[in-house]
Amino acid sequence: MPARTGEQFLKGLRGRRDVWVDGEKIADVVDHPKLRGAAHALAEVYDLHHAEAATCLAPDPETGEPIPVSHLIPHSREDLTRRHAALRQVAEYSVGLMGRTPDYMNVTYAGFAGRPDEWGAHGNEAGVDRLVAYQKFLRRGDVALTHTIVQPTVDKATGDAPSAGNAHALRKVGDTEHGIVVRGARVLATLAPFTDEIAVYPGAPLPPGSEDYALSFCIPVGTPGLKFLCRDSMSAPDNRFDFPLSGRFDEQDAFVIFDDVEVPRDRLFIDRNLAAYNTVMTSSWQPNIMQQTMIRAWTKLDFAWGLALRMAASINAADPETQRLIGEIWTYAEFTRAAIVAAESEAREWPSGLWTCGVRPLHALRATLPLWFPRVNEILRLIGSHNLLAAPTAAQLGDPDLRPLIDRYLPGAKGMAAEERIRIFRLAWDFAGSALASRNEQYERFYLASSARNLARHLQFTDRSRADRLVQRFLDEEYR
Ligand SMILES: Cc1cc2nc3c(=O)[nH]c(=O)nc-3n(C[C@H](O)[C@H](O)[C@H](O)COP(=O)(O)OP(=O)(O)OC[C@H]3O[C@@H](n4cnc5c(N)ncnc54)[C@H](O)[C@@H]3O)c2cc1C
Repeated sequence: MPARTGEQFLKGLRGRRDVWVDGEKIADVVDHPKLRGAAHALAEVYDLHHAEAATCLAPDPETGEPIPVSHLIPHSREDLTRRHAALRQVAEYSVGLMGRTPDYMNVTYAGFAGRPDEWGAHGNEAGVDRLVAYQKFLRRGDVALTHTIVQPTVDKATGDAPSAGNAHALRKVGDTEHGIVVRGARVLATLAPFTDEIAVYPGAPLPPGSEDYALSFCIPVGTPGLKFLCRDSMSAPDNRFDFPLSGRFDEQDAFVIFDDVEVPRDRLFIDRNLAAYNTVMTSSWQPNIMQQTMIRAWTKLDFAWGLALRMAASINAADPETQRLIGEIWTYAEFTRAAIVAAESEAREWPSGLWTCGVRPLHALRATLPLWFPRVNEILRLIGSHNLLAAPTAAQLGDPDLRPLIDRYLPGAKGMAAEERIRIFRLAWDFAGSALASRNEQYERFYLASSARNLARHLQFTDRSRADRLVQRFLDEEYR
């Protein structure tokens, strides 16, 4: 099957699934008022692939059918360049607000299937064969995946990884004729209501004795026993004037409970294999997936910079402090762009023939962006000041009595019409101040682990030899 259309994607969402939002079990995720905005936005992402086929689609290596470029396993630097263009096209659709458009998981599984040497090590030959077959299924069906890799936090003193006896974390509890049974919970499946399948793969490494937790698999979201408890909806009514972003880009996040769920054997990629579990995420996953995440982040930062410029222009805020604040956002966007360029120019081949970006600049971004994004929101709110809240709604503008008064009292500087000024500030509030903006800030702080954690483990992803040599010279100098 070639790349799906938006209509085909929405049809796939109409099947059975146990999804709760705001205390309500949702029967139809496509048309429910709290979900329909994002469902239809994602359908537009699928249609975008066809509208921009030259950038977003490429022939499947085996069937020749056009499939999304994000499903392809990169085998050269040129493949990464082509993937960059496709990822950028998708990121621009939601100006980077949807972090987990399906390309995120397409890239992840292309990266996994591109490393059979790693997934098949430690006696996991059967697991890797199933994984490679699954990735073919994924790309040929253009299936949308959510994922959950983090164990629930109950007591931080016990560490990140569950050890034997942990009754909260997802684990294997039995074998069946056709597969295994799993029980427990995981956080936090973004996009869950809008996907066809859920992926479970390793997060933090596991200690000896925790084999039951060493699992990786993919199953349909409608599998009996799977329950998705979504966070409070931050989706606003679909009114492009009042809520240009939160009316359609609330991608949702769900706490996932596996209440004795059967996983068929052909969907099981790691089954109680601790060594495999602790290996597969340690090398090429990071630079592979971070090409997607950082192109998205760069897009969002460029958008924020553009918003800041428009806000300042609309009230003619030409003072040095405002210009300095806008320049600060620009530096974040430019550093992000430069790190992507550096990572792509340092691209490398792995033993299996998979190509990824270089990891070092991307890991530095991963550790720093969680600090930059909250600052960007702060800057937008500083520049916007009260103007962010003096921005009437479409209904107020449509009121024949109010409209002339709004036009008279709320124009922008240098002849800007009130309507244009209002649209700019409503857009900025939706980006930096709305309920969805608050969720998005939380996303940026944590979606690739906290800044604190990433800074602390920077030595895993770099080469300290030059830094050591520069210091050693002084320690070795003769003195008297
Ligand atoms: C909006 C959102 C969407 C998400 N989507 C997904 C998803 O789709 N799939 C998925 O699998 N996961 C998802 N996650 C979960 C995400 O992966 C985790 O939130 C992330 O790994 C951080 O988890 P943590 O609580 O362990 O953070 P920590 O790293 O523990 O950070 C929490 C705080 O603890 C402190 N801290 C820092 N380092 C340490 C340390 N070494 N030990 C203890 N405390 C420390 C810091 O002050 C930090 O702010 C999402 C999270 C959010 C917020």
